Amino acid sequence: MSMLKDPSKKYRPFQPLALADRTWPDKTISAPPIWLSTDLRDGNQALIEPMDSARKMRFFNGLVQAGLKEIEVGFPAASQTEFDFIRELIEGQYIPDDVCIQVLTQARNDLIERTFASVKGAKQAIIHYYNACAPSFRRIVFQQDKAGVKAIAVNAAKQIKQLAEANPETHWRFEYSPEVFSSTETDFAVEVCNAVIDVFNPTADNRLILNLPATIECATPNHYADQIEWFCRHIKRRDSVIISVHTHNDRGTGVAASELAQMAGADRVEGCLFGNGERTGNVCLVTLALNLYTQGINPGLDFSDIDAVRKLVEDCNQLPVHPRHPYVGDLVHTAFSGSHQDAIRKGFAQQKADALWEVPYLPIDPADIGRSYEAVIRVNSQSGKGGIAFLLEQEYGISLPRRAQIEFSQVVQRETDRLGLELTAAQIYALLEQEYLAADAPYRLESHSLHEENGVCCVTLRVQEANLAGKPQSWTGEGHGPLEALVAALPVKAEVMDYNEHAIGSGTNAKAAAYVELRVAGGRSLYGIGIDENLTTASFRAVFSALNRDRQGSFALKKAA
Ligand SMILES: CC(=O)SCCNC(=O)CCNC(=O)[C@H](O)C(C)(C)COP(=O)(O)OP(=O)(O)OC[C@H]1O[C@@H](n2cnc3c(N)ncnc32)[C@H](O)[C@@H]1OP(=O)(O)O
Ligand SMILES: CC(C)C(=O)C(=O)O
Repeated sequence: MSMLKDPSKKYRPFQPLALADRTWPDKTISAPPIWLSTDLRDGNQALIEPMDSARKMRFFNGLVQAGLKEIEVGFPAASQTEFDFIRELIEGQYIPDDVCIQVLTQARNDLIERTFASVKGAKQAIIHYYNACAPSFRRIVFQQDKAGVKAIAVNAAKQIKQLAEANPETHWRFEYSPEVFSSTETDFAVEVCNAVIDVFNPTADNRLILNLPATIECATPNHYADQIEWFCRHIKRRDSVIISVHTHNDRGTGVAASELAQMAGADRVEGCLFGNGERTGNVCLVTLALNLYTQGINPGLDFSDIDAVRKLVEDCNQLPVHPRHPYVGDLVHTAFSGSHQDAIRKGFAQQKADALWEVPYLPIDPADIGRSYEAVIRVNSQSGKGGIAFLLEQEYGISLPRRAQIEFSQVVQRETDRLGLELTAAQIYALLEQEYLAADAPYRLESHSLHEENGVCCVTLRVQEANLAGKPQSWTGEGHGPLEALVAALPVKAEVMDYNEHAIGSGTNAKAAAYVELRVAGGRSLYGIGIDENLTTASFRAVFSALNRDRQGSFALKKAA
């Protein structure tokens, strides 16, 4: 097939590093990395409208509140807005003592000078500089050979070191990024970084940060992990450098790449909240942190009110977070499908407060990130009885017996199919009311009296028949208990197949809910539900509810017929 006929042929496959003795696949992540947020820089440079100072300040404060200790606050040489914001942070003393700001610059003399001017007077700051090292960038952007590109990095390091020495009031830290690291020959990246190390002469107490970006994600994350492990093995003075990773999400595996890179030796991770950033975004720091959390590792970042964090980020970025974004999306703690709802409902019922988390389908307890249980289960045409029962239990304290759940779910299913929409808990309760609690025709129970003598119960009922308006009937019956007497009083032959009751609420406001499964001769079993302050009244209402549904030829009955 010619290249024209098969456009995929115009792409070159990634050439993996040979690393047969890789060790990272057997490692697990057992501690959080050093986190750096680049929301105010890589995130900001990718916005349609970059943030103004006020938005940047709100974002900065939110990052501090979430526990970030290293924050890249901008690219000060890029614009006056960027520069002024950094000045405002420093002059307004808005930076907590335990937070270190970071600023980015290209490896260019004028930009480096402007960058230093922006952070003058800061207690501590990381000067982060970069130049691309990959073959195509050497050829296309710089038109330089390897030596020329290495010289860009080394010369900038020398200038940065000098400017730092000239401004000793700040505790300086330095970061170098061989941009497009993942597409660069790894031995060349090591060569350039070793040359940069020689200039800065870092120590174990003031380590140089070597940030190895997957500027454009170009391969599966295992190859990136190989590159990181190889780099860690070959870089000089490993104890005096911090290996940082900065992954983008072009292939959709930014999170995996950062995680495998940590297994391969990375100490630090750069990224953005909810994965904002150039093109498909930077790696999502929230996902990485909560992935650790669900492995029993405290990430050192606080997302206990994740919706508040999301709101802040959406306001500042003016970009929505996807409803299926891990941990935070509107729909990620929601189960629509019946079997999921059933398992979640059982899981919640069995989950003990002090036990390990084990609710099926929910990798995290929604309460840990400020989400409520009510949002977990929602009902549409994909739902089953479990979800419906869960909502009625949670919102209205109604625990339908199992067979009643099956019966009522058909009523709900008919409605969701008819509407093609989700039903809220209130709408489900309204259906329950309509189908069971308000089933008072043709027979409406007006009142009853009970009399017991020698173990025999006598009941007298005042019943309004729909077709005999204005003339209540009196029905009487006898039995061993009130229910048996009531059934004996009915104008049809019927049998109670199942009976359940429970309290709704507690104390003086408590009510009783009764569920009666009744089989009227010649028909099939149907449930009736009654709710009242008085338990006997509730159970009588339940019998009438079932009787009336039978007489009306209820939906469930019609469907079965
Ligand atoms: C992967 C990343 O996200 S890195 C961060 C990228 N962020 C940004 O670019 C946003 C901020 N940048 C800007 O606002 C501007 O690009 C500025 C202010 C930095 C520079 O603007 P300008 O001076 O107009 O240059 P321009 O943006 O066109 O950059 C191109 C020049 O920089 C050179 N260059 C690019 N990267 C680097 C680098 N890391 N080190 C040295 N030179 C570089 C190019 O070779 C080119 O040089 P040439 O003009 O001699 O051909
Ligand atoms: C400056 C570097 C770290 C960068 O943003 C990238 O390579 O994506």
